[in-house]
Amino acid sequence: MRTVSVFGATGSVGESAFDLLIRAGGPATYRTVALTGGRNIRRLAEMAKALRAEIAVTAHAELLPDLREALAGTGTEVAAGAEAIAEAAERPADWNLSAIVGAAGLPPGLRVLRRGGMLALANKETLVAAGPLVRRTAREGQATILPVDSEHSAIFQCLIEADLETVERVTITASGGAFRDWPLERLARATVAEASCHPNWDMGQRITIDSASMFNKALEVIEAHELFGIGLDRLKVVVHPQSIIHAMVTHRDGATIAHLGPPDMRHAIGFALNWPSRAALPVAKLDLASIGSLTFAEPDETRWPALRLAREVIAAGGAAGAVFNAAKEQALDDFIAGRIRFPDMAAAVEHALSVAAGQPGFAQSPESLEDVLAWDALARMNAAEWKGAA
Ligand SMILES: NC(=O)C1=CN([C@@H]2O[C@H](COP(=O)(O)OP(=O)(O)OC[C@H]3O[C@@H](n4cnc5c(N)ncnc54)[C@H](OP(=O)(O)O)[C@@H]3O)[C@@H](O)[C@H]2O)C=CC1
Ligand SMILES: CC(=O)[C@@H](O)[C@H](O)COP(=O)(O)O
Ligand SMILES: [Mn+2]
Repeated sequence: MRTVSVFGATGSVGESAFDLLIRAGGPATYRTVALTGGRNIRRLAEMAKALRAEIAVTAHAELLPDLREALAGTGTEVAAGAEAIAEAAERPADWNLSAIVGAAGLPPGLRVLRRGGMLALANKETLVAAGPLVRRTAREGQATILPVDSEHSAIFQCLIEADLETVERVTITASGGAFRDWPLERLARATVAEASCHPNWDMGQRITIDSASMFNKALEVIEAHELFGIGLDRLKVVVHPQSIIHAMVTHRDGATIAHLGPPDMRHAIGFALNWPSRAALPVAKLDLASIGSLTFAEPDETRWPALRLAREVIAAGGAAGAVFNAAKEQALDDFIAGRIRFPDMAAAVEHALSVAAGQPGFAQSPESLEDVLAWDALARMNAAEWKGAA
């Protein structure tokens, strides 16, 4: 029987994966090794019972007694803390979904790759913060990374049986998020609630706000660069408000292969779960006539400076990805907490990048998790210290 682990099971991606596993027969079809979550102990315990998980882990040590009580008598082991999540990732499982939000997804992802596991990667921060380290770990462990981020799953699918040599351009689409059509001067007054509404996708709050600021797309440009080895000259972002086309690959003969589908993450997760086969999935089939029109526009980098920053990060290389990701996470925390305004997030990240660029070793890619975490800590401190909004 195929074995699976889900890291970040209680989140938006985790819930979609759970839905697929249950629909496929749950414990009759898959043996679940590890399920991990954060604060949502009730849901983690429900999932662990339904899938008869070997171990359930919460990120928070103080919640261990609650988890233990919720799973008493079920046979599911319990554990807590970041190291316990990383250790759970060492348990052999054929398919491992990385769906924790933020840089906290990196340590368990690395452990999966080190043991040669198949890593279905939704956690884009893993590749942004530590692309070269992650690729090296995968190579040494003879592990497989399957993209689950919808655009990257789409690129992967467009590239099946394609010759990378003939690819002239890879385009990923961006919905434009909550503020696509807002007057620029209104952005400084944008509230957290307004930024937390995505026009098309139902996702966790952090990625939803990142969509509004275009930091999500900036992370995805770097993620595509790391995953597919595509240089900046061949990577393009186009605003596509309907989120029906997820990515396009253009060949030198002028043909463009596009991946289309309704905005439902169960496609990308289900594709990775069943790869290299294609199973029937509970995803609506497209009815283009009822959609009517698909529209496209160039991204406005005055509105979305995150896209310019992504290009600068790729051009800089070295520790820039780790700094960019961590500074963005800090700036997002500060926006959510009301300490800075919406447009200040990009300014705080740019500040953290410019401070880090003056530090010795910035030009070298971090070679270990500890190196990544050192740059991460510095970047968070510098982003938090940015006082431009005051
Ligand atoms: N949502 C989507 O459709 C998409 C998401 N992604 C990426 O997938 C990842 C997950 O996104 P999403 O599902 O929206 O996020 P959510 O916020 O919905 O879920 C995050 C998950 O991670 C857990 N978690 C939070 N903090 C920590 C931590 N410090 N340590 C361990 N676990 C933690 C949460 O636990 P709990 O809730 O119990 O506290 C939850 O299980 C992100 O990297 C995102 O960018 C990519 C493409 C699409
Ligand atoms: C579902 C998914 O992959 C998200 O990353 C999505 O792409 C967010 O949409 P935008 O960033 O395009 O608004
Ligand atoms: Mn995406």
